[in-house]
Amino acid sequence: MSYKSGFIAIIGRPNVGKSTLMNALLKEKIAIMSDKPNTTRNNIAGILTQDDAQFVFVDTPGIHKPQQQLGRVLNKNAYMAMEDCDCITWIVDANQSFGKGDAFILDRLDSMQKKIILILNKIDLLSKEELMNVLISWNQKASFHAIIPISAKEQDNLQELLNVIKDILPEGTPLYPEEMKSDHGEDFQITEIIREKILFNTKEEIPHSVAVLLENKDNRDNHLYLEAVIVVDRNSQKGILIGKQGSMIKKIRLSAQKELKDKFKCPVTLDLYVRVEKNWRNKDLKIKEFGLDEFNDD
Ligand SMILES: Nc1nc2c(ncn2[C@@H]2O[C@H](COP(=O)(O)OP(=O)(O)OP(=O)(O)O)[C@@H](O)[C@H]2O)c(=O)[nH]1
Repeated sequence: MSYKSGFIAIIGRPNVGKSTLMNALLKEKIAIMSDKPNTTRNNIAGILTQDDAQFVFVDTPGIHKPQQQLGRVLNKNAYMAMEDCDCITWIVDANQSFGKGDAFILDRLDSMQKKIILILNKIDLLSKEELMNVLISWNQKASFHAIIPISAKEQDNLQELLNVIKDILPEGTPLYPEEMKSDHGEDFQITEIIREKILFNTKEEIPHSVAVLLENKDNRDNHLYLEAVIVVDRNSQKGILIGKQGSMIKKIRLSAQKELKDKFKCPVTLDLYVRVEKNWRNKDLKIKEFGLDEFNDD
């Protein structure tokens, strides 16, 4: 049997479950998840190696109509990932009807000569009959290479999805070492865990305006000491993040610290600071400094 390997872009509107799917496929937490749109900012490659194939998944920031410079960079990252890959998986929420956002993506996909697999996610929330109607309706929208209904959360039908992807991938050797699961380093994973705890604990006004920078990392006698700065763009957000008598920042710090301790299997001391950088989302230099511009080449 020949070996297959290649890049698979996971695209879709915000909040459809792209990160949940990737984490389920890789059986490990690679991308952070939350119920707030646009959690994913970087193109995270998750790597799944099997006996006869290697799948390199590129998770893309949710595609949406850009409103600010950061939004435009996020969209661009998603398009670059689509152009460079061997196969595109477009994931939609099977519970939502076809909308303007989908038409926007479909239009973009039409111009690319790529095989597209449509993934209907969250089918755990649908009856068999409802699912059948959704399948029929999507089938009429475009000629997809395949339409695969799944539940990323319940890990339902994921093997079938992998089989269909494998069929499309070109023959070749592994692209990354077998034991590698992500091309992102430890520092990135640390800041993502902290960002996840911020998103989880705060309300609507925080998510889009937060960046986390790791300022210090020191391992002494198998004890990890970490210092990170949370950057927001308004004083009011700093207040929310710190909370009454520091209660919010403490909550974020302790939950991140616990997860980091489990991840690195050693004691961890995490210090967090909050800094205000007015309007950073509209400044190219800042977006670069915070590592959100990977594929922004203009
Ligand atoms: N019921 C159900 N919920 C799901 C499923 N997959 C994802 N979710 C939920 O949908 C929400 C969004 O999931 P994410 O994986 O963060 O979505 P995303 O597409 O990566 O979001 P962005 O990073 O904003 O682009 C979370 O609350 C998930 O738990 C599923 O199969 N069934």
